[in-house]
Amino acid sequence: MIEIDNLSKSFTLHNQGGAEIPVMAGASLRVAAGECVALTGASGAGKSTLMRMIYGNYLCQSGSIIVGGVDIARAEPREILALRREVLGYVSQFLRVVPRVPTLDVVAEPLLIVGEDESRARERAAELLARLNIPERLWSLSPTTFSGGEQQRVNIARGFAHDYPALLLDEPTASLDAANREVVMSMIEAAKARGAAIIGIFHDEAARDRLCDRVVDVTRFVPGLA
Ligand SMILES: Nc1ncnc2c1ncn2[C@@H]1O[C@H](COP(=O)(O)OP(=O)(O)OP(=O)(O)O)[C@@H](O)[C@H]1O
Repeated sequence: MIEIDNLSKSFTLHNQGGAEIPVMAGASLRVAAGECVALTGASGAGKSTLMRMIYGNYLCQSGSIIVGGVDIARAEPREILALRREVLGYVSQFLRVVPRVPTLDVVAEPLLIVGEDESRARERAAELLARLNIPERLWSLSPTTFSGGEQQRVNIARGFAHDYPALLLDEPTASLDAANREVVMSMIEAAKARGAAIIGIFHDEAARDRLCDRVVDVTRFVPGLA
């Protein structure tokens, strides 16, 4: 489902004389449907950079990233946007939303975008918010004033609203209490069971051990260290 081959990436620091900083070389990784792979490696090794390349936020210098048959390394912006709507979900660490949009709509939006009927989309959003213990009195409010943990749960509800065939998860259990952490872990297990291919960054080692089939240390993709 996710096939990464021989990927390399360097950053050009335009404000520092155009210095070229190679951060990744020869990165290859395959994730099958129903599999969850954890990216590990010390801080600065390149976990977030790799996730951002897979999501199409960062360009890569060479190599390919094939998700759902599309090579993200070569795709046009509109192809990447279509892939993000239908195939590739991303739960980042922080919720970014348009101010004043009610929480229920924030969660229902990914379903409406793929053409789900409005009442069913709202029903599914309500079900996810209830499951993640967001009190119903908050559903009509914008999540911008919510606590860190509440925002993270809204973010997870939104990221799991549509059944994406591929999912990127950046620290999905960080800043959650034990009960909500358990809910999120069971949602990830259910996503695997329905066949989602998942790549995640999990500093929560117990969650990583329970959820992940494999661990890939990205240090081996750092140029000069291979
Ligand atoms: N936009 C950028 N411009 C220049 N260098 C960058 C940029 N983003 C990341 N880097 C560099 O790329 C390397 C990898 O960073 P990255 O954030 O991917 O590491 P990480 O493994 O996710 O770290 P952490 O666990 O601390 O989040 C670092 O040396 C970092 O300085």
